Amino acid sequence: MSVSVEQALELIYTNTSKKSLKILPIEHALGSILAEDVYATHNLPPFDNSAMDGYAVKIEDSNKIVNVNATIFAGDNFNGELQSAHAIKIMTGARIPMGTQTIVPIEDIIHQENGIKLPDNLTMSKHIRLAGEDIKKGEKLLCVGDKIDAHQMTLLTSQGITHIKVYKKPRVALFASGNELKMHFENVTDYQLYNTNTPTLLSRTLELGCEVEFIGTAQDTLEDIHTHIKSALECDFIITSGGVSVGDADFTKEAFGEFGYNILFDKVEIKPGKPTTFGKIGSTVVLNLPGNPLAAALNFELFGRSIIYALSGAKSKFINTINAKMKSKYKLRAGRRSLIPGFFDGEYFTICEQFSPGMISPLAYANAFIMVDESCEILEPESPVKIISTKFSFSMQKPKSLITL
Ligand SMILES: Nc1nc2c(c(=O)[nH]1)N[C@H]1C(S)=C(S)[C@@H](COP(=O)(O)OP(=O)(O)OC[C@H]3O[C@@H](n4cnc5c(N)ncnc54)[C@H](O)[C@@H]3O)O[C@H]1N2
Ligand code: MOO
Repeated sequence: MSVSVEQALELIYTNTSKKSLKILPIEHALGSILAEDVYATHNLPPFDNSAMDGYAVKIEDSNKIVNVNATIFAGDNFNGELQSAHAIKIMTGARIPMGTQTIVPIEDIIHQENGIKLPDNLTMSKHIRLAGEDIKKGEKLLCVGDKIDAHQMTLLTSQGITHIKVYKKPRVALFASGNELKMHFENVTDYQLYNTNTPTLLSRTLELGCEVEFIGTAQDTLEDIHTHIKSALECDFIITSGGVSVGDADFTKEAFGEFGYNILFDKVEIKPGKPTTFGKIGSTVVLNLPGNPLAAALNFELFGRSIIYALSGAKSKFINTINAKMKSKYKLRAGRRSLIPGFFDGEYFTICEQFSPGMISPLAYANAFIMVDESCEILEPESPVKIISTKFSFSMQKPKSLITL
């Protein structure tokens, strides 16, 4: 079944569901996806406090000399009340005393022998941070599907929250197949090469917050691929590379077939990556990427990343693009949707000088790619392109078109 990119993504999202829950101490929750809404249990600030080192005073004392009869530090439990014709010295963050109408910063007063001289232009409630002005008790702080990053940690710790319910991280199993492949810690002879796809996918899936099992490299035999599949089956998501084309040693799909593989698509109208295959064995989703390294890496960014987002429980599970402009003119061969890697500098997108499906050199230079429609024959300088970043990620709650026209 050959499908369009849109159909492939639809099949991925309808057949991939989020995982079960667990409770984590928040120190271990960085990068996890929340499985519960979080409400504020405290006002922030918890009490009215001074935003400046200064003096708590009354408006009626504008332009007067007043006596300073106390000093309050942050953390003090001061219960006195400010009286007219007096000032109380107060430090930033300290709770303001009863009767305070405004705060005068230290640099705005003049020391006199008999007290301090206040400015003549005092206004109500200056430099006072009110209880709850930042966060109100009872307000919803975080939602199911939010990803916990450093600044969500700020919110959680501000409420004294110690444990949260999160979705379990997707467990990914990886292996490649190919008699020509050796691991980077093995010796290669002149008819062999290193397996770069699995280490690439290992790094990328870790970057995307998965727990990853590296199953290794299978020989091009049904028996050895079976052994590797068996070792991978307890994971949520198996990613393979190689052996999905029509060659005499391309056994990947046949090998998965023995385990009741329900193939949902086995060709995509895209270049490179046409033989990309997706399916399920029970509840385990499987993505068979082509062996060609650039084809494998780019198709992982489109389909593999979508699967991981869908498994993760994230609210924003659809890939989003960034609007950029072409740096220079580029001619394409029309006919099939193309994935084209390049470098986005924050404004312009520069296409890699060469990017054949079997190459690896474009990957390290590129930080994004575009998916260009089959009808497009030329991209002019300054023309708009939708880039999909591979070095940082943007995602959204509703799907949208990823195609550059
Ligand atoms: N007659 C046809 N031949 C091919 C077709 C086709 O339609 N008809 N499709 C081509 C396309 S497109 C692709 S992509 C490749 C995909 O083939 P496989 O998925 O079966 O991949 P392999 O044959 O195993 O390997 C292809 C290529 O990539 C190298 N490779 C494989 N795995 C790795 C790895 N883990 N790390 C580094 N390099 C790897 C491998 O050595 C080969 O050079 O088929 C075309 N052929
Ligand atoms: O489309 Mo293949 O996937 O050329 O590399």
